[in-house]
Formats: sequence, structure tokens, C-alpha cells
Amino acid sequence: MTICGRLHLPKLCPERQNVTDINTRQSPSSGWLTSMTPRAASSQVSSISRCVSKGSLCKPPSSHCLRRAQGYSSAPPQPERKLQQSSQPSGLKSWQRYAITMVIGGVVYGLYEGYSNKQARDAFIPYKLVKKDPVSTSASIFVLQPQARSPDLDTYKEAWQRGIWNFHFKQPQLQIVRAYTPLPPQDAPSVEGVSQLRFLIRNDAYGEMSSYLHRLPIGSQIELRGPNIEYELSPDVKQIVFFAGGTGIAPALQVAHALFSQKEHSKDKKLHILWANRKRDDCVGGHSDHSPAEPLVKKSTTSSNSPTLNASTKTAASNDQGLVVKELEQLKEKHPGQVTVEYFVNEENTWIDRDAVFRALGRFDDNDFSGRSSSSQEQRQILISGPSGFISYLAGPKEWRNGREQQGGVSKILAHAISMNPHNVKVWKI
Ligand SMILES: Cc1cc2nc3c(=O)[nH]c(=O)nc-3n(C[C@H](O)[C@H](O)[C@H](O)COP(=O)(O)OP(=O)(O)OC[C@H]3O[C@@H](n4cnc5c(N)ncnc54)[C@H](O)[C@@H]3O)c2cc1C
Repeated sequence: MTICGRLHLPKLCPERQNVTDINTRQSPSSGWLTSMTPRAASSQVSSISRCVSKGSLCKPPSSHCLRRAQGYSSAPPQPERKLQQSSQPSGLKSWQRYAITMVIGGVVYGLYEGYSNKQARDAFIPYKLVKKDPVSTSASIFVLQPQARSPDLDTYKEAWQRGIWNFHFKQPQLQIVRAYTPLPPQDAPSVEGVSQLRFLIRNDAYGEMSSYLHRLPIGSQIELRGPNIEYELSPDVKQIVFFAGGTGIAPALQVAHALFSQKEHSKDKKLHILWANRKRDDCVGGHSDHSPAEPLVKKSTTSSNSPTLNASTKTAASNDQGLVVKELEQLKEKHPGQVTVEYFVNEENTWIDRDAVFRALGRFDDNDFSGRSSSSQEQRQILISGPSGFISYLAGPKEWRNGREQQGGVSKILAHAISMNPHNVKVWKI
């Protein structure tokens, strides 16, 4: 078993964005590149080039020249004789000076390119709220359309292929930022050119951002920054068991999108999703794909209305399907035999407990792994996404180390289930 860290794209520190509160688990980055402006970069190139072409004997050339370029020096004044000496073509031949200039120029250009791309990623782009489709009494799908400045669609297209990612939303009055995960585009032959974004957002009555977003009328402007990659799907991954809590289903749908759009062996890939919600309202019409012979575990026998499998089967008989359930059903139709879903509803006393986790891990099929070169760990992955309590309950908490949120060890129910299963797996807490 391997526990993996998450990918972090560097971010400008919130203070510099005039944003005071951010809920992403990324720490603000700092450092020379972040704090360097393009003008400073180009002035440094010219100062460095000047310094090198004069044949100055800087050792190492860059540090001395950089200090000079920055306009300060702690070195004592150089005697005139030395300066004259340095203007002679003493140590370096002209081709050497040229080569050094080219190398330094290339490095600075590379840094500047990176800086420009980062600037574009870190800028907030205005979107217009064009639709809000209720999914349940507490969550809606928000549809956003870019306004004047068009986003970099290529970057989004790349993100859709890469795995799990999010955007930062800005609350303009409070200057706070929260992350939300876009849902894969629907009914689009290609993600290319699709500029609308959809988000499943829960309305938390006491939450600053979510209640603000749910109060916004259609036509309002919302500013977004991204994409921020959280998890990168390796092309070697063949089987995934995904534990999703509440809106944690959005990353599961993203993974499905990335997994099945991979060109190689996409027909061999399998995804099993276990989706837990507090209320049936959030997943109306969802019925589990587990075998009827395997009853879901009844947590409590004291409650008179503690339905088990029968209740979910009854609900499934209804034609009513929530929007997210519909998307899951479409996914199953599009990839028959490759996608399976189990629903867990707390108010119906169905839980992702020990048995459920153990059964889920039993879906990893060793027969699918012949003749592949990559390690089986890479090929089988367990992903967990949802509120921090959900992740902790299943696999132990994520941890803060050196100002960054890290994966932490795998403990609790998942560790037990893994120890009982003979499979070699990689675990990601999203
Ligand atoms: C990478 C990532 C992706 C995410 N994707 C999604 C997504 O796709 N969809 C989605 O809905 N969410 C998503 N989230 C969660 C989202 O970013 C926000 O955390 C969530 O919407 C709550 O933010 P908020 O500002 O509304 O709540 P906050 O104001 O930050 O409050 C947080 C919690 O504290 C409680 N609280 C606040 N004040 C009080 C008080 N005085 N007393 C008691 N309780 C209080 C609130 O009820 C709330 O539950 C994601 C989070 C991350 C990190």
C-alpha cells in the first residue's frame, strides 16, 4: 500500500491577491520567482548580459552581477586598475561570452515564461451565473459562462484529461476564497471549445461563501481562478475504488471523465463509486449496483424507520432521479460493465462501514493485470473525497506539515480492509 501526496500548483500568497481567507490546503508559495516582476527580470537580463559581455571576472558571475542588477553592493569599491583589467578580453573568448549570454538569457526567458503563465493562472476571471439547477433541497448545479475575458480553454482541456482539479471562487465583499470542483461537461462531443462550467455546490446556511453563492441571482458575476490540479491520474491506472461523501461526488465524476477519455486501454478500465449522503434527497432515484445477495449493513435496529436495501430499491423503482444520479446512470450506460455505483444514505441507516469497504476492495480484479509493466500499486487506486470528517472516518485524517496539508497515514476502516485484502493499492485522500 502506498499513501500519496497531492499535486500543488504554486499560488500567489492571498495577501498579494488582496484575499484574506482561503480554504484550499495549499500554502502560499514564496520565493524569488514569485516576487519577481517582468520588468525586474528584463533589467536583470540586460545587467547580467552587460556584466558578462564586459568580460567581468565575476565568480560566480551570476551572484555578483545579480547584486549589481538589484542596485546594491556590499563589496568595497574596486580599484581603477582592476576595472581596466576586466574590460580587457582577458579570460573569456568571445564565443564563450556569447555562450554564457545565451545560457543566462535562456534561463531568464524560461523564468519569465513560467512567471507569465503563473500570472494568467492566478488571475481571477469574471464569469456570469447563467443557471442554477436544484439537485436537492440543499445543493444546486451552478452553470457559469465566461464574461469579457475568455479563459484559456486549452488549459481547461488539459485539466480535464489530468484528473481532479478545482477553481477558486472569490467572495468580493469579504475577500474570501473557496475551492469548488467543476463537473465534467455534459453531452459535449469534445471538451474543446466548451467554455461553460458547472459546479455542484452545497448550500450551507452558516457558510460564508456557499450561502453567498446560493443567494446570487441569475446574471450575477462570479470571479474564478484556476485550474488548480489536486490529483493527477496516471495512464497506468486500471481500476479505481472511489469513496465520495456529499459533494465529493464531483471529483469522482472528474476521475471517470479522465479515466475513460484516456486513449490507451480505456475499455479495460473500471471504476467503482461508493457515494454517501446524509439524506435520500441528495441522491433520489439512485440504486446500488451491488449484488442483491449482499445486503447493506443495517446500523441500528432501534429506529422504527430504519430501511435497508429494500428502501433504496424502492426509491430506485421511482422514475424520479436527481441530477447527479442521472449523470451517474449516463456514465454507466456509456461504459457498460465498467462503472458501478453504490449509494449510502445515513437517514436510511446505510453506511460505508467495514463490510462495505471490504466488499468494495474485493472488486479489484487481479485477472486484469497480466502483461502490464507498471506496478500493480499504480494500476489499482483508492480515492477518498469529501468533508474532512468523512476522510478521517474512513482512512484517518490528513496532516499539516511544514505549512502544507499532507496525506497523513492510512488508518481506520480502510487500513483494516487493506490488511484483509491481498491487493497492492495506492491510496489518495483528495
Ligand atoms: C479542493 C476542494 C474542492 C471543493 N469542492 C467543492 C464542491 O465542488 N462543492 C461544494 O459544495 N464544496 C466544495 N468544497 C468545499 C468548499 O470549498 C467550502 O469549504 C464550502 O462551500 C463551505 O464554505 P463556506 O464559506 O460556505 O463555509 P465557511 O464559512 O468556511 O464555514 C465552514 C463550516 O463552518 C460552519 N460554521 C461557520 N460559522 C459557524 C458558526 N458561527 N457556528 C457554527 N458553525 C459555523 C459552517 O456551517 C460550515 O459548515 C471544496 C473544498 C475543497 C478544499
